[in-house]
Amino acid sequence: MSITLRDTVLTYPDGDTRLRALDNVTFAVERSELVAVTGPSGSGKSSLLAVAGLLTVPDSGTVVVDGVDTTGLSRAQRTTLRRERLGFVFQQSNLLASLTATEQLLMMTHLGGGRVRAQRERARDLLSGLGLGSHLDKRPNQLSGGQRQRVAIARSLMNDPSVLLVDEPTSALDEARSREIVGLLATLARERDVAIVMVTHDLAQLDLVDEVYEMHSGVLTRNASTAAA
Ligand SMILES: Nc1ncnc2c1ncn2[C@@H]1O[C@H](COP(=O)(O)OP(=O)(O)OP(=O)(O)O)[C@@H](O)[C@H]1O
Repeated sequence: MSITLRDTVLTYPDGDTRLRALDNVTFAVERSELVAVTGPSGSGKSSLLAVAGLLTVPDSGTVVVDGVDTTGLSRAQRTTLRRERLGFVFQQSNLLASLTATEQLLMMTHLGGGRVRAQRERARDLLSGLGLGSHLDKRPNQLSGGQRQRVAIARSLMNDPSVLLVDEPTSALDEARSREIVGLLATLARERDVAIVMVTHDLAQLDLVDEVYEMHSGVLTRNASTAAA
Protein backbone atom coordinates (compact mmCIF):
# COMPACT_ATOMS: atom_id res chain seq x y z
CA MET A 1 0.00 0.00 0.00
CA SER A 2 1.26 3.45 -0.80
CA ILE A 3 -0.82 5.24 1.76
CA THR A 4 -2.69 3.77 4.71
CA LEU A 5 -4.72 5.46 7.43
CA ARG A 6 -5.70 3.16 10.28
CA ASP A 7 -8.29 4.10 12.94
CA THR A 8 -7.45 7.74 12.44
CA VAL A 9 -9.18 10.26 14.69
CA LEU A 10 -8.86 14.02 14.27
CA THR A 11 -10.79 16.40 16.50
CA TYR A 12 -11.14 20.18 16.71
CA PRO A 13 -12.31 22.23 19.68
CA ASP A 14 -16.03 22.93 19.39
CA GLY A 15 -17.37 24.93 22.36
CA ASP A 16 -17.22 22.69 25.41
CA THR A 17 -16.76 19.52 23.37
CA ARG A 18 -14.67 18.42 20.42
CA LEU A 19 -15.80 17.91 16.87
CA ARG A 20 -14.64 14.67 15.26
CA ALA A 21 -13.50 15.74 11.78
CA LEU A 22 -12.13 12.22 11.23
CA ASP A 23 -13.95 9.52 13.15
CA ASN A 24 -11.92 6.30 13.09
CA VAL A 25 -11.03 6.56 9.43
CA THR A 26 -9.41 3.50 7.90
CA PHE A 27 -8.35 3.79 4.30
CA ALA A 28 -5.68 2.41 2.00
CA VAL A 29 -4.68 3.21 -1.56
CA GLU A 30 -2.25 1.20 -3.63
CA ARG A 31 0.13 2.40 -6.28
CA SER A 32 -1.57 2.72 -9.70
CA GLU A 33 -4.98 3.28 -8.09
CA LEU A 34 -7.13 6.41 -8.45
CA VAL A 35 -9.54 6.75 -5.55
CA ALA A 36 -12.22 9.43 -5.19
CA VAL A 37 -13.52 10.79 -1.90
CA THR A 38 -16.87 12.55 -2.05
CA GLY A 39 -19.17 13.92 0.63
CA PRO A 40 -21.00 17.05 1.71
CA SER A 41 -19.33 20.28 2.73
CA GLY A 42 -17.88 20.04 6.23
CA SER A 43 -17.84 16.22 6.24
CA GLY A 44 -14.06 16.00 6.72
CA LYS A 45 -12.58 15.62 3.25
CA SER A 46 -9.99 18.40 3.63
CA SER A 47 -9.11 16.99 7.04
CA LEU A 48 -8.49 13.61 5.41
CA LEU A 49 -6.14 15.17 2.84
CA ALA A 50 -4.35 17.18 5.55
CA VAL A 51 -3.72 14.05 7.62
CA ALA A 52 -2.77 11.90 4.62
CA GLY A 53 -0.47 14.72 3.46
CA LEU A 54 1.31 14.82 6.84
CA LEU A 55 0.26 18.45 7.26
CA THR A 56 -1.84 17.66 10.34
CA VAL A 57 -1.03 15.04 12.97
CA PRO A 58 -4.12 13.05 14.01
CA ASP A 59 -5.13 12.72 17.67
CA SER A 60 -4.81 8.96 17.33
CA GLY A 61 -4.43 6.28 14.70
CA THR A 62 -1.71 5.51 12.21
CA VAL A 63 -0.65 7.05 8.91
CA VAL A 64 1.74 4.93 6.85
CA VAL A 65 3.27 6.51 3.73
CA ASP A 66 5.06 4.20 1.32
CA GLY A 67 5.77 1.73 4.10
CA VAL A 68 6.93 4.36 6.59
CA ASP A 69 4.89 4.58 9.79
CA THR A 70 4.73 8.31 10.51
CA THR A 71 3.62 7.95 14.12
CA GLY A 72 6.06 9.78 16.35
CA LEU A 73 8.06 11.38 13.53
CA SER A 74 9.36 14.89 14.17
CA ARG A 75 8.05 17.83 12.17
CA ALA A 76 11.29 17.86 10.15
CA GLN A 77 11.03 14.14 9.41
CA ARG A 78 7.44 14.58 8.25
CA THR A 79 8.48 17.47 6.01
CA THR A 80 11.22 15.36 4.43
CA LEU A 81 8.85 12.45 3.85
CA ARG A 82 6.27 14.81 2.37
CA ARG A 83 8.81 16.37 0.03
CA GLU A 84 10.19 13.03 -1.12
CA ARG A 85 7.08 10.86 -1.39
CA LEU A 86 3.99 13.05 -1.67
CA GLY A 87 2.61 15.35 -4.33
CA PHE A 88 -0.25 17.85 -4.03
CA VAL A 89 -2.67 19.36 -6.52
CA PHE A 90 -5.01 22.03 -5.21
CA GLN A 91 -8.40 23.31 -6.24
CA GLN A 92 -7.29 26.44 -8.07
CA SER A 93 -3.99 25.30 -9.59
CA ASN A 94 -2.12 27.79 -7.29
CA LEU A 95 0.32 28.86 -9.97
CA LEU A 96 2.45 31.96 -9.51
CA ALA A 97 1.36 34.67 -11.95
CA SER A 98 4.87 35.83 -12.89
CA LEU A 99 6.34 32.41 -13.73
CA THR A 100 6.21 30.43 -16.97
CA ALA A 101 4.91 26.85 -16.99
CA THR A 102 8.47 25.50 -16.90
CA GLU A 103 9.43 27.82 -14.06
CA GLN A 104 6.44 26.70 -11.97
CA LEU A 105 7.94 23.22 -12.01
CA LEU A 106 11.49 24.42 -11.39
CA MET A 107 10.28 26.22 -8.26
CA MET A 108 9.85 22.78 -6.74
CA THR A 109 13.52 22.03 -7.33
CA HIS A 110 14.60 25.28 -5.66
CA LEU A 111 12.63 24.13 -2.67
CA GLY A 112 14.12 20.67 -2.79
CA GLY A 113 17.63 21.38 -4.10
CA GLY A 114 18.96 19.48 -7.14
CA ARG A 115 20.65 20.25 -10.43
CA VAL A 116 18.91 22.88 -12.47
CA ARG A 117 19.77 21.64 -15.97
CA ALA A 118 18.53 18.10 -15.35
CA GLN A 119 15.50 19.48 -13.56
CA ARG A 120 14.72 21.81 -16.49
CA GLU A 121 14.77 18.82 -18.82
CA ARG A 122 12.54 16.86 -16.49
CA ALA A 123 10.12 19.80 -16.23
CA ARG A 124 9.90 20.05 -20.01
CA ASP A 125 9.39 16.30 -20.39
CA LEU A 126 6.61 16.28 -17.83
CA LEU A 127 4.85 19.26 -19.40
CA SER A 128 5.20 17.79 -22.89
CA GLY A 129 3.89 14.46 -21.63
CA LEU A 130 0.78 16.25 -20.39
CA GLY A 131 0.18 17.91 -23.76
CA LEU A 132 1.78 21.25 -22.91
CA GLY A 133 4.82 21.00 -25.17
CA SER A 134 3.92 24.20 -26.99
CA HIS A 135 3.12 26.10 -23.78
CA LEU A 136 6.38 25.69 -21.89
CA ASP A 137 7.09 29.40 -21.72
CA LYS A 138 3.55 30.65 -21.16
CA ARG A 139 2.45 32.33 -17.95
CA PRO A 140 -0.79 31.34 -16.19
CA ASN A 141 -2.80 34.20 -17.74
CA GLN A 142 -1.88 32.88 -21.19
CA LEU A 143 -3.25 29.41 -20.40
CA SER A 144 -6.79 28.03 -20.16
CA GLY A 145 -8.16 26.67 -16.88
CA GLY A 146 -7.59 23.08 -18.01
CA GLN A 147 -4.03 23.87 -19.11
CA ARG A 148 -3.31 25.55 -15.77
CA GLN A 149 -4.53 22.47 -13.95
CA ARG A 150 -2.25 20.33 -16.14
CA VAL A 151 0.71 22.53 -15.18
CA ALA A 152 -0.24 22.03 -11.51
CA ILE A 153 -0.40 18.27 -12.07
CA ALA A 154 2.98 18.28 -13.85
CA ARG A 155 4.41 20.30 -10.96
CA SER A 156 3.13 17.76 -8.45
CA LEU A 157 5.01 15.02 -10.30
CA MET A 158 8.43 16.73 -10.21
CA ASN A 159 9.56 14.76 -7.17
CA ASP A 160 8.21 11.48 -8.62
CA PRO A 161 5.81 10.97 -5.70
CA SER A 162 4.38 7.63 -4.57
CA VAL A 163 1.18 9.32 -3.50
CA LEU A 164 -0.66 12.23 -5.09
CA LEU A 165 -3.26 14.11 -3.03
CA VAL A 166 -5.66 16.06 -5.20
CA ASP A 167 -8.25 18.53 -3.90
CA GLU A 168 -11.22 19.32 -6.17
CA PRO A 169 -9.21 19.43 -9.42
CA THR A 170 -12.22 20.13 -11.62
CA SER A 171 -14.07 22.78 -9.62
CA ALA A 172 -13.08 25.58 -12.02
CA LEU A 173 -13.55 23.57 -15.22
CA ASP A 174 -16.42 22.81 -17.60
CA GLU A 175 -17.73 19.28 -18.07
CA ALA A 176 -15.48 18.30 -20.99
CA ARG A 177 -12.33 19.71 -19.38
CA SER A 178 -13.24 18.06 -16.07
CA ARG A 179 -13.47 14.70 -17.78
CA GLU A 180 -10.09 15.21 -19.42
CA ILE A 181 -8.44 16.04 -16.11
CA VAL A 182 -9.90 13.06 -14.22
CA GLY A 183 -9.07 10.82 -17.19
CA LEU A 184 -5.53 12.17 -17.09
CA LEU A 185 -5.25 11.38 -13.38
CA ALA A 186 -6.46 7.82 -14.02
CA THR A 187 -3.80 7.40 -16.72
CA LEU A 188 -1.08 8.92 -14.55
CA ALA A 189 -1.94 6.57 -11.68
CA ARG A 190 -1.39 3.56 -13.95
CA GLU A 191 1.54 4.80 -16.02
CA ARG A 192 3.51 6.38 -13.18
CA ASP A 193 2.55 3.78 -10.62
CA VAL A 194 1.33 6.41 -8.20
CA ALA A 195 -1.51 6.18 -5.67
CA ILE A 196 -3.93 9.07 -6.19
CA VAL A 197 -6.50 10.29 -3.67
CA MET A 198 -8.86 12.82 -5.22
CA VAL A 199 -11.42 14.78 -3.22
CA THR A 200 -14.26 15.77 -5.53
CA HIS A 201 -17.84 16.98 -5.77
CA ASP A 202 -17.87 16.08 -9.43
CA LEU A 203 -20.01 12.92 -9.45
CA ALA A 204 -20.16 12.85 -13.27
CA GLN A 205 -16.55 11.63 -13.50
CA LEU A 206 -16.70 8.83 -10.94
CA ASP A 207 -16.91 6.11 -13.60
CA LEU A 208 -13.26 6.94 -14.40
CA VAL A 209 -11.93 6.08 -10.94
CA ASP A 210 -11.08 2.73 -9.35
CA GLU A 211 -12.85 3.24 -6.01
CA VAL A 212 -15.27 5.75 -4.53
CA TYR A 213 -15.40 6.57 -0.82
CA GLU A 214 -17.96 8.76 0.88
CA MET A 215 -17.36 10.94 3.89
CA HIS A 216 -20.22 11.82 6.26
CA SER A 217 -19.60 13.62 9.55
CA GLY A 218 -16.04 12.32 9.69
CA VAL A 219 -16.96 8.71 8.92
CA LEU A 220 -15.51 7.29 5.70
CA THR A 221 -17.25 4.43 3.91
CA ARG A 222 -16.51 2.69 0.66
CA ASN A 223 -19.22 3.07 -1.93
CA ALA A 224 -19.16 -0.26 -3.75
CA SER A 225 -22.00 0.55 -6.16
CA THR A 226 -20.32 3.50 -7.88
CA ALA A 227 -16.80 2.08 -8.12
CA ALA A 228 -15.85 1.08 -11.65
CA ALA A 229 -13.48 -1.73 -10.78
N1 LIG B 1 -9.26 24.51 12.23
C1 LIG B 1 -10.48 24.09 12.55
N2 LIG B 1 -11.00 24.37 13.77
C2 LIG B 1 -12.23 23.93 14.13
N3 LIG B 1 -13.03 23.19 13.31
C3 LIG B 1 -12.56 22.89 12.09
C4 LIG B 1 -11.26 23.33 11.64
N4 LIG B 1 -11.09 22.87 10.37
C5 LIG B 1 -12.21 22.20 10.05
N5 LIG B 1 -13.09 22.20 11.06
C6 LIG B 1 -14.41 21.51 11.09
O1 LIG B 1 -14.17 20.13 10.83
C7 LIG B 1 -15.19 19.59 9.99
C8 LIG B 1 -14.56 18.99 8.74
O2 LIG B 1 -14.01 20.04 7.96
P1 LIG B 1 -13.31 19.80 6.54
O3 LIG B 1 -12.75 21.10 6.09
O4 LIG B 1 -12.38 18.65 6.66
O5 LIG B 1 -14.59 19.39 5.63
P2 LIG B 1 -14.70 19.25 4.04
O6 LIG B 1 -15.47 18.00 3.80
O7 LIG B 1 -13.37 19.36 3.43
O8 LIG B 1 -15.58 20.51 3.65
P3 LIG B 1 -15.62 21.32 2.23
O9 LIG B 1 -16.19 20.38 1.21
O10 LIG B 1 -16.57 22.45 2.54
O11 LIG B 1 -14.23 21.78 1.93
C9 LIG B 1 -16.16 20.73 9.71
O12 LIG B 1 -17.24 20.63 10.60
C10 LIG B 1 -15.33 21.98 9.99
O13 LIG B 1 -16.16 23.03 10.42
